[in-house]
Amino acid sequence: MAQGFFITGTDTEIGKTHSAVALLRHWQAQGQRVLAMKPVASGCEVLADGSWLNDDVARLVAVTGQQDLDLMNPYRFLPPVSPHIAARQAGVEIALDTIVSHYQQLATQADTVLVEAAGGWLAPLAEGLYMEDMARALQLPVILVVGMRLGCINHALLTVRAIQASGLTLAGWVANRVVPQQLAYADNLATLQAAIDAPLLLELPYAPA
Ligand SMILES: Nc1ncnc2c1ncn2[C@@H]1O[C@H](COP(=O)(O)OP(=O)(O)OP(=O)(O)O)[C@@H](O)[C@H]1O
Ligand SMILES: C[C@H](N)[C@H](N)CCCCCC(=O)O
Ligand SMILES: [Mg+2]
Repeated sequence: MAQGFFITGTDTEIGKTHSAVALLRHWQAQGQRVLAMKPVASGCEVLADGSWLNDDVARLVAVTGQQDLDLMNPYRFLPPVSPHIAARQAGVEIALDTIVSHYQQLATQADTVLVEAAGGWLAPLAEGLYMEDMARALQLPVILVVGMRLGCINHALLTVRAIQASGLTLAGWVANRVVPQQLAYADNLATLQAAIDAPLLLELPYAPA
């Protein structure tokens, strides 16, 4: 079975997919077979053949070469809204056991499987069901992406406490520079390193597409 990680972030749109791509490429460069999973994606483009494609899924499979998009992305919704709203509007119930079973299939095919959440740690999947519950169902160590900007210390430490409270292991964190200039960046980084009891895995520069 593969080693797996669950990648979460201090918010939506702070570089979970950007960091996931960097981590997957890093592991590939070490000779590992890597696969990705985006169990729940809201916000899709309608392709010419009528199928729906989420941009995160496209970016992840561009690295891993995965063909079976239904296996890696069992739940997808058109509107870019919170998954619990998108699922309710579509009349779909997100089932954690389906996600776990898809993950287990992927885990037989790779050395490392990286699972990307949608939004942050407590983004809802349904009423009373959160990304946290998905991570707990998968029982995976967590990688936290910190979108480095003013306010990230509070968001990062709240998320670290929530991960610890869930009983899961924080495997490490990524410092992803989402703004061109963060005043006192080095001091912010040092503050986070001192306060987070897990290794800084990667520092990613501001690199607009
Ligand atoms: N280091 C960076 N430098 C410049 N732009 C970045 C950086 N990281 C992320 N971005 C940009 O910010 C946007 C959001 O990044 P990304 O899609 O990786 O976020 P996310 O946390 O995965 O969001 P979601 O919750 O929707 O999955 C993208 O347009 C991406 O190109
Ligand atoms: C559409 C967006 N890019 C993400 N896929 C979903 C973000 C959910 C955030 C929910 C919330 O915390 O308010
Ligand atoms: Mg993403």
